[in-house]
Amino acid sequence: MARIGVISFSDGRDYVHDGIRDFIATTEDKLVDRLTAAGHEVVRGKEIVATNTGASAVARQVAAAGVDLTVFHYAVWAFPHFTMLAAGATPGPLLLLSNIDPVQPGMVGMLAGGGALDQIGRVHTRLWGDPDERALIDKIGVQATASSAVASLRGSTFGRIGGRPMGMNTAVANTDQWQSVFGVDVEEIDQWEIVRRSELADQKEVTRAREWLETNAAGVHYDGKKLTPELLERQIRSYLAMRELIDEWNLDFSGIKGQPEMTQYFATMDIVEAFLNDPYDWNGPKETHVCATEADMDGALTMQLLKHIARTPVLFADVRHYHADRDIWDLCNSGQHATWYAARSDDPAENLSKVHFYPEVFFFPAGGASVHHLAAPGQMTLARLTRRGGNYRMHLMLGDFETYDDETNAQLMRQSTFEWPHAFARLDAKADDFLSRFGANHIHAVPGDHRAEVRAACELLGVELDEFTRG
Ligand SMILES: C[C@H](O)[C@@H](O)[C@@H](O)C(=O)CO
Repeated sequence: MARIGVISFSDGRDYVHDGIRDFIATTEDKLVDRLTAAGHEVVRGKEIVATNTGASAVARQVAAAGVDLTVFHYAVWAFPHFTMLAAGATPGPLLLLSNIDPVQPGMVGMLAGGGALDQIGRVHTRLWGDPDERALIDKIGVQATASSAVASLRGSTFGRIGGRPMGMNTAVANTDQWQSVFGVDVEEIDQWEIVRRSELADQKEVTRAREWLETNAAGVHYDGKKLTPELLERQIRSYLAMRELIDEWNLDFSGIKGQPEMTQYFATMDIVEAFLNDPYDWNGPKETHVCATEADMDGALTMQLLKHIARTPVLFADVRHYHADRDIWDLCNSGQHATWYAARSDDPAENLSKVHFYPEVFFFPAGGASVHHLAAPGQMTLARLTRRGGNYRMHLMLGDFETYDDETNAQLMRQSTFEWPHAFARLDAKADDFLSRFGANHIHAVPGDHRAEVRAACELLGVELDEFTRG
């Protein structure tokens, strides 16, 4: 849940303010109470704003508490220049909220304040209603979550391990644009660092990790060639190397090039990417670390935003195949999905009991394990940042992951690459529309309907929305 500032505005005539102070305080009490009950932390202005100096001082006090979103609250007619002064002292996102009680002209106060902000180009959102309506409190929560997700990007660092894979332009972004639009810095690290550090990994932990995978997975299918205990250990060592790089370089999220150098001459990075994206490893629960296959920068950025909105692991997948007869898509990555998606359980054993580690397929001569499973069913939000003519746009849609009987699942998975992970997605998008417009080979997903938060985040970022729907 988010940290929300609340500042109430009043009339600048002292004799009017004296008469309405209690009314404002009562409505503010109710708003704060309902936001707190919804799980948010609320930072209240130290006084109701009724003077110019008060406007700046109260806004500075609320901003200093590090709020995700500041609600300007209009229960009465309020002098609009107080709004302007307070906005000037509020660096974060603003939401103007008016009550709908006809006893006092709060709506007029909000429109006058909002109009003044429009005149100076200060972006804000507006809401109106009674805090007793759950829908209103939820809408404020959506804005606060989006604000906090956008704020979490600013000042963060993406670790780009290796460069553009296999000529994939959609995996490479402009670092100046990342800094100016999203506030994200990029640390370039050579893949050699994974190789070098993997050799130094602690053998005790490597053995323990391999045994944990062997014990908990549905199967580790050693074949003596492409998947041996030594190759699996090399992948585990690579995971430990990445953890060191993340700690040493303070990386918030990352991507690994993988192909072709690692996949031809060392090992695939599938174990690494799966368990970085997972909320656990053999050492127990941990924070997820978004890591994109093929060092896909805009993919990783989409995932990092989704992570902060949904607070779950995020799926990374190729848009691999459209089963036209069933109207479903096989979202299948070239080796890994976070294992959490197999059952979406808090218990790793439950997820891993549905995961098979298979020898890598012919694309990847160096071998290692691919992480095979089928994503559990449920409603998903699917999204992807892409660029058109140099400008960012966010593709966004709802979908349902589906599963069928075992025989059908296997038959469908065998049509693409069985050994890789799959998600059968019924998208709320017409296939023709999707294939004509979607600007990348990778797509990302989180459970539930988070479109409202993604829309709000795009608004804050100034990123164009490109929504798909059949409707
Ligand atoms: C087969 C290739 O090597 C895969 O990596 C390719 O299908 C992709 O994943 C492209 O994103």
